[in-house]
Amino acid sequence: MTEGVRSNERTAAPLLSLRRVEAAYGTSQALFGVDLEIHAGECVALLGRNGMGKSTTVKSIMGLLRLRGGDVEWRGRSLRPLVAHQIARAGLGLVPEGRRVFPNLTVRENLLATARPSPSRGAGWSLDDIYGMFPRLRERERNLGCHLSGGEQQMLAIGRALMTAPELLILDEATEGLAPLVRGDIWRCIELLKRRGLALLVIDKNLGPLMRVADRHYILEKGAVVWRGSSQALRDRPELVRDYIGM
Ligand SMILES: Nc1ncnc2c1ncn2[C@@H]1O[C@H](COP(=O)(O)OP(=O)(O)OP(=O)(O)O)[C@@H](O)[C@H]1O
Repeated sequence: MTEGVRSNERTAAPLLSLRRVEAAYGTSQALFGVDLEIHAGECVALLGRNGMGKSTTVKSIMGLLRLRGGDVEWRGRSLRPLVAHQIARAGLGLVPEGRRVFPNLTVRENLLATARPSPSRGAGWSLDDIYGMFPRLRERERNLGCHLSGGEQQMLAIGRALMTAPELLILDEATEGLAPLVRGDIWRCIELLKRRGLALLVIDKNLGPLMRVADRHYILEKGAVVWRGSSQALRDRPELVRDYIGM
């Protein structure tokens, strides 16, 4: 069911589209025909309780899990033949759950490790751009990844993903485990990225800020999309939050 999004608002072809995506871990199926679309410049939230398939959807997009069925298309082309690093190079950036910065590289080295020239005008980020967004990273430039606080590691994880010059950035639980003030910094960064025109797919347990920044939401339940719609439509349906999101 789609709510709150008028059909004439979405006439352009989507950047990313998932069509009937199925994925499994061994014999255990986790996704059962997920359909999802993200348009250029759009911020989309993926919601659902623990274990409903959000991270599996991300892994399926990024080529970290082979599709069991269906397809993922980027600018109208199937990503199925590509492996993970080719998908990243095509313009999809991931800030993974758990951050995963290189512990034995400095902040600067972490950022430069993923840097690449921008494939399209406007998508590229320099070290100075990253430091401008996160001044704390400039101060910590020579520190090793393993010596950073959780918040600094998260900023670094976002910076690293941006250095790959993505046109779509996926953030999987980017504010998890962070102090409220640092969480605020991360949300401000997400809003700034949206204003810069980056397409975003955000998974996060903090529904308040998520509803403010996201244009549309998808709710996953047991590996399938049970609802999709705008933030306003979701605000108008508190039972959805109670039944499917549990916040
Ligand atoms: N590596 C794995 N091996 C086997 N099963 C897995 C694996 N990762 C996830 N699953 C299972 O796949 C299903 C979907 O999990 P997934 O991690 O995608 O959920 P999620 O919505 O991201 O939840 P969470 O917020 O807990 O990460 C769950 O039943 C989970 O137990």
